Amino acid sequence: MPLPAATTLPSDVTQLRVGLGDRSYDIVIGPGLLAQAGARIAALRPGARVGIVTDRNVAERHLSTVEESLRAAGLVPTPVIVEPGEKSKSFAVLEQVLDGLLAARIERRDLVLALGGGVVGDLAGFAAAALRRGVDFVQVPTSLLAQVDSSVGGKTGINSRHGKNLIGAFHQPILVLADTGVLDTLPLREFRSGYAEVAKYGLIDNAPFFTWLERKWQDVFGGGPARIEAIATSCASKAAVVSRDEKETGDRALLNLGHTFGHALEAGAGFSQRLLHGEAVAIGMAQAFRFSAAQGLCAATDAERVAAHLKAVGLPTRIADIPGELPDTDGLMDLIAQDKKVSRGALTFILARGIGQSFIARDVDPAAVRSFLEAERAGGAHP
Ligand SMILES: NC(=O)c1ccc[n+]([C@@H]2O[C@H](COP(=O)([O-])OP(=O)(O)OC[C@H]3O[C@@H](n4cnc5c(N)ncnc54)[C@H](O)[C@@H]3O)[C@@H](O)[C@H]2O)c1
Ligand SMILES: O=C(O)C(=O)C[C@@H](O)[C@H](O)[C@H](O)COP(=O)(O)O
Ligand SMILES: [Zn+2]
Repeated sequence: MPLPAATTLPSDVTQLRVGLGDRSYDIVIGPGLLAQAGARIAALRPGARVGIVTDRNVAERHLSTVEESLRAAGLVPTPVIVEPGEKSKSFAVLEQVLDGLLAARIERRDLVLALGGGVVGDLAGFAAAALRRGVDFVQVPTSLLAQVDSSVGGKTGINSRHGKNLIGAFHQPILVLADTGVLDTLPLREFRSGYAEVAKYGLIDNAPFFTWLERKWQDVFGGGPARIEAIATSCASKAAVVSRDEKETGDRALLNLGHTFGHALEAGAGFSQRLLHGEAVAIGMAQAFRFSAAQGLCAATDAERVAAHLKAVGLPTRIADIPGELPDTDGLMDLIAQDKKVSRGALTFILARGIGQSFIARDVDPAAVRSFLEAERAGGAHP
């Protein structure tokens, strides 16, 4: 796919643009950006009040840098702090966030700033979409996952007991500031989880990137230029897809590789710490490739290569890798039936003809999915 040209600015900062007409915005990637947040945001909304939505972990480590930077630039910050974890993508916490933003008198010309991982980004973005029928928001992603995926593209929302991300809105940010320095405080398990979404871009349509990751993943985990390159390549891929299909009427669904199985497993595990989003996506991607191989669409060796790389970095690749109880196969099929790509009951999966050759498969036979899941749970006759 044609990727947006990346501009490398002085001091290791890379800038990309998400082209969406009058809702276009920049993604700025590099170290030290939290301290520049005030100046960069004041250039867009001088004097604004800024409701900073963040979680407790991120607040402890990074909130004061952002607040100081905003104040120094003449902005007026008010923090709204939620508990960390997927359970915060709920109606109860959404209400708490909206209350906090209203109490801070965030008006239509003010801003919401999401400071955190994908949970905070999805929650704060949805709150911004709903507050006074829509206020602008800035994404300041602090997890690898949020820097390579969730901060870009405007999907916002919360979970339901019926499934993952079932309530939400498309609401694009006006700016994304990805400070790569903050990843130094991210726990390894969370870094790995975000890495699954990095590998996803290679598996979708960029085989050379996947091969590069197979060689360089330790450098990506170690920090430095390889990490920034992986983040910039991921953001360029996502920006290109979002620019041509903002609301997922076509190609954008490719970004859902691994998510049909993955979301069902996440919901099945109760949106708990037992299974992080990226871990679910890693299992889901390995399954999408194994299912593709079982259907004769892709070589079994490609499915093996995908699983081998995910395992090498320490990610799970099988249902058996999830600790604790899960729903039975019918329960998982019920969760899959709630996937947002389902149309009039017909299942859509992202399948693959090979590494970097993913495609949207509509009207996938539920019986084939069911027997695949049964085999997977039994240990699997698949590669
Ligand atoms: N909107 C989208 O397009 C999109 C894309 C991918 C994923 N998502 C969503 O993103 C969520 C997962 O995001 P996530 O993996 O970032 O999870 P998360 O937001 O729960 O963050 C992971 C954990 O790391 C902590 N953390 C974050 N940054 C830190 C830092 N710099 N230092 C120390 N701790 C830090 C958080 O407090 C949390 O405990 C899921 O809900 C998923 O559905 C959305
Ligand atoms: O941005 C997208 O489009 C994606 O599908 C990215 C995914 O990584 C992300 O998890 C997204 O939230 C899933 O979308 P959903 O529509 O299936 O909820
Ligand atoms: Zn995802």
